[in-house]
Amino acid sequence: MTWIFNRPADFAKEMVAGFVNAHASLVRQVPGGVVRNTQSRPGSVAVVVGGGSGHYPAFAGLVGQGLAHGAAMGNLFASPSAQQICSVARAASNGGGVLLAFGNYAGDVLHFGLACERLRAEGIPCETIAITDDISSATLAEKEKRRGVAGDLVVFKAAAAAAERGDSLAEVLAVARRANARTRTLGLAFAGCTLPGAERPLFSLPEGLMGFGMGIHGEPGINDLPIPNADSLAEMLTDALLQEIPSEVAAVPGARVAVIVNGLGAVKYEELFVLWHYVEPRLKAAGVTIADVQVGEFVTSFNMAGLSLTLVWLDEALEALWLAPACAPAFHRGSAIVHRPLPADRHELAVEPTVRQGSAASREAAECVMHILNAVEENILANADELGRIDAIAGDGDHGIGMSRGVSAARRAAEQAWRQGAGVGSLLQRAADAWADEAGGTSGAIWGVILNTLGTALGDEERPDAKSVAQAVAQACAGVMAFGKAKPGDKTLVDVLSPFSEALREAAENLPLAAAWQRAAEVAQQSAQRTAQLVPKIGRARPLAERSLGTPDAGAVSLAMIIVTTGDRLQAAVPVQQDRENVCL
Ligand SMILES: Nc1ncnc2c1ncn2[C@@H]1O[C@H](COP(=O)(O)OP(=O)(O)O)[C@@H](O)[C@H]1O
Ligand SMILES: O=C(COP(=O)(O)O)[C@@H](O)CO
Repeated sequence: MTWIFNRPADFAKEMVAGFVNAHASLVRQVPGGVVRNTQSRPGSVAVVVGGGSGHYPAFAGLVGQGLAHGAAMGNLFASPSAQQICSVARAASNGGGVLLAFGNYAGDVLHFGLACERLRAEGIPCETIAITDDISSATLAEKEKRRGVAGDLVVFKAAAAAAERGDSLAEVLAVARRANARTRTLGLAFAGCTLPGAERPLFSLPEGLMGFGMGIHGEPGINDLPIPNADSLAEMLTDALLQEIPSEVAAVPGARVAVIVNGLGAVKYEELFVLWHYVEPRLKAAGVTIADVQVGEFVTSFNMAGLSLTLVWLDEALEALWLAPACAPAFHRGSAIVHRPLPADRHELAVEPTVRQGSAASREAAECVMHILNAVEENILANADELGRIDAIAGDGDHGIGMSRGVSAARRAAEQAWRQGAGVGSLLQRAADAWADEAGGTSGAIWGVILNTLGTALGDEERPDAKSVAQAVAQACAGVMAFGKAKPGDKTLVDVLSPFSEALREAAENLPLAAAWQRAAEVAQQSAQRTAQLVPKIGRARPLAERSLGTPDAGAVSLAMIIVTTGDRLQAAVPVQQDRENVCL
């Protein structure tokens, strides 16, 4: 249950505003997130972190001297968009390049990767690190698939301390990689979190059981086990973590570790102290020297009842960086930091570029696309709860929310572009940027690619017809696969987009657009249903993937809905006397 909110959709925005106001001496709001409100050393590397909201103090509470230079903040449990990340990175940049650091989640990887490319193209040296400390989310052999959880703090802190002492971008990246390689976390949940406005928790556990290995968005764990007493719980967590010693550590006896006992939202500090009381002797018994311990909330899962234990296997350099002073709203260490406020005029807002004018034929098509977007928005909003329900079975349950935010933003941007004289290509590109920017998350990034590619292919001059639209859809499909790396059979929306594209190409050989689209839409619907038989091989639903067997992929279902609605609109627009292909497309 969440008690304090107005409109659920405004929750993240209002939370950031309140947070910045409460910590104005340390942080400042910029479009897309927050940056330090204190001066950093000119020429130094900026460490820009980020991810979805709902994990406080990750990510904004970890911005401040000795810690991150800025945080890009997405909506609840959805990655920020590339546009947000670029905006924060530009504001945080000190001239020494930018390291983008984030947890290894599909949407984050896509958006931060895109942001990195854009920043480099603007002349800002940039690198990325995706943090992978959660040992329950994949085997050691597939460490690069693991999620980032409380270990985020370790990587942020080490990288930022290296930046603070004047390391180059390559050196800061090397420190971040070393910190990531030496950090291991294991978490568990007793009860699910309930996002603002939701009627029930994202997931629940059977009475008396805990989800051992559960992720910070309710991703399935290793096993549901009876809840033991504190001593046994400490044993389960320490034993599991001591079974996976990083290869860099020569021997456990004598090794120095930093420990984080992290509450995930609803577990009390008092309970965490009780757990630590039992963890500490077990680590000592293994011969480990405890160089530092942090007990509290560092990376949470909204109001989920759960906790995690992190071991950081230190070397001399890492220990110095971990123990270096820091002063952020939610993390303090040492007292030797001098604050020099940032001048008030440091950040200026970007000016919106003017829209390219379309030919008369392209404007007609643009108008038709606007009608389609209106109908699609209506349909997605009406089905948002159902999409969320499907996504919650093996994902994080936010697909309906993300799609609603994205499609509404796209529709608004398209209307504005239309009023400014856009052709169909520019209108779709504006809609693409708005969708990716507002929705964030994996599907936001993917829909940004789909609409952007369609827009580029259709352009602002020609009247689209069946063949050119089929070609544009094929390009969008190739673009999505190149960008997101999903293949047919991985249980994503590619399992609809690819057969739909193929069917449209075939039908467009001898049918006008509306009829060809309708025929291919049937294939899309069947393909979406068929994803129920697949197990996810990519993204958040991958661990314990069998749970999603029997349920279709949420992104595949929403794509099929959009395709069907588009087909209906195209059909409705066909004149009775078909003397030309179609009135609008
Ligand atoms: N690599 C990928 N390529 C294409 N589509 C993907 C990929 N990963 C996930 N998806 C699609 O995104 C959908 C999830 O979107 P959404 O719930 O909005 O994002 P998130 O998982 O970031 O919360 C999935 O159902 C799947 O169809
Ligand atoms: O939810 C988050 C990112 O998830 P995506 O599925 O990648 O959008 C975020 O909370 C963690 O950064």
